[in-house]
Amino acid sequence: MEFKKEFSQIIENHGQVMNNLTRSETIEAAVKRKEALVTANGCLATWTPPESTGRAPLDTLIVKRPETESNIDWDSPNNLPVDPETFEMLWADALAVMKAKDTVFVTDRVVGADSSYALPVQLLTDRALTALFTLNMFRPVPDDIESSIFAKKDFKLLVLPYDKIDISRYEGRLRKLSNGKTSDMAIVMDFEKRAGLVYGSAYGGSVKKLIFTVMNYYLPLENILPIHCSANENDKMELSLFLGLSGTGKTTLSAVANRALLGDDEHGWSNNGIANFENGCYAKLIDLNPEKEPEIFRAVFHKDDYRSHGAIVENAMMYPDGTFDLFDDRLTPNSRASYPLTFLSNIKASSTGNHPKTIVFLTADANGVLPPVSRLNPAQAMLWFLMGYTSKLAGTETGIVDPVSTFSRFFGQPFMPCLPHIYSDMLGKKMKEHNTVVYLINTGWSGGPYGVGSRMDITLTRAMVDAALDGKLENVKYKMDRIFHLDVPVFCPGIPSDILTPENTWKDKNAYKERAIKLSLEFSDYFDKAYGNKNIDDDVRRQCPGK
Ligand SMILES: Nc1ncnc2c1ncn2[C@@H]1O[C@H](COP(=O)(O)OP(=O)(O)O)[C@@H](O)[C@H]1O
Ligand SMILES: C=C(OP(=O)(O)O)C(=O)O
Ligand SMILES: [Mn+2]
Repeated sequence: MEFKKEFSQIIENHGQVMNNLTRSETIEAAVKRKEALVTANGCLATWTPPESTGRAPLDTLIVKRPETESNIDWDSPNNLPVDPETFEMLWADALAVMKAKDTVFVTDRVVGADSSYALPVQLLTDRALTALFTLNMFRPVPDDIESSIFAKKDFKLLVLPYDKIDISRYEGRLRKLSNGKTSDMAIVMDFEKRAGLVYGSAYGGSVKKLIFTVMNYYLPLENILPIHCSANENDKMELSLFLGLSGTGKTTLSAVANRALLGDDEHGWSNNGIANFENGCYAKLIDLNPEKEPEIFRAVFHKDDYRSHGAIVENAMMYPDGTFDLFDDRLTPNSRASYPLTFLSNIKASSTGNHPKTIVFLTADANGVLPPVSRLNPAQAMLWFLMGYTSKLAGTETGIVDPVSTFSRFFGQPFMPCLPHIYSDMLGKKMKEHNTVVYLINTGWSGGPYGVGSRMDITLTRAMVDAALDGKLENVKYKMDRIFHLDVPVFCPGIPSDILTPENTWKDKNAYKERAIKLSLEFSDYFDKAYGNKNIDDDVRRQCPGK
């Protein structure tokens, strides 16, 4: 099947193609077609069905083909294969559905702020709101796109957020649900054919994470390291990366007035330095407090004419007068807003910058036992990068209700399809080459686990981040956390010293010790399971808690 040809034929032959409308035309189309409501401040509100309020990892599939399969780690539970024939059927079905729509929307954007590796992405969808999402999240095609290694290798993206797969034809081909039925949703990537399909998921994150995963497959083959991180820089152009799995604080902690933001989720590290992939941010709205997160609040809720606003609010509670209650989680704890970077007060317009001076690994430990800040030497950094520990919080993936401890390598395993050594070798080499300093910051629980203690206050976390980035933790005294093999500062400006040591914050010291040892053994078991036979250097292995 000629995937691209059939896709292009619809664009050429459909009677009603909205081809690259302007941003305000796209906003007006979304409102006119009742895909979204205009809110009191002018942004757009939409609500998706319950199966579409987060990502759907079990329905996210990679087409297994001889040309690409040897680069992919099929041992990873996140890399779920689908056969080429099934994908052909899905693509053909989706195109047939698209053909029958009264109107279709096309956007031509790129992903990647460094033109030398910007990936052109052409979207075809039946939804104006999906088109708007790509205007917010993907970048305009730059004038020098011809210089990109991907200039002639564009990616086609077909998105039908609200249609469902005709499951009668896919029994045995797609996932069986617990009720015995076949899943009617699929998010599929074909790296070889350079085609992606979102069929039946209306979560904006499905679109952006699909494209992120595609970049994470192509870039290492070009010797560029893709990273699941946010990035910002100070006025000396000293750049910091914030790596972390969903909910750990990439978006929150990087959007600050005193550092210019390059991007909030996905960056490439090439010989040129760091470049954001995207054009916008996708921020969580639950409990968003305008005092603690003023930048994000203003970006979404500033007042403007709706035709020039275009921030998209997904699944937040809105009252009939068009105002929101962001503390109401009845719909989902994963309410989101998508907005262009330019809505923030301090951004780096080019979205590109130097090699990172500092890297912060973020974890949200719901056990409440990891120190809130610690410094990692190169072997420790490699170990924590491989382990990618955090607690998955409710919402971002369907099915997560209470926090679950999880190890997700490179703080983004679901989006890193290649064999793991490809990413870890590159990071180790680049960190050494550029003398990058690494800190681990726990944005999770203190004073006890989830349910007993409380989440670290954002203001305190911000003070720890500032201290780390400003070099104020370089010359203080450290002590060793023997359970987790971490160097913990005994002093940090702006922070009461007793919270730097988790044990001090727990009333029941035995309970602390028990929980900490239990988690360290989970680290050790997971290391053996995932990396036992993977020839990891002994000095990295020794840094694993529980070893
Ligand atoms: N100490 C803290 N540091 C960072 N975020 C926190 C903290 N306490 C609570 N939060 C909340 O946790 C969430 C972090 O999510 P976000 O920044 O979107 O993470 P990511 O971008 O890594 O998925 C936000 O909703 C934020 O308000
Ligand atoms: C959009 C997502 O990213 P993050 O939570 O890292 O912002 C997601 O994981 O669905
Ligand atoms: Mn984020």
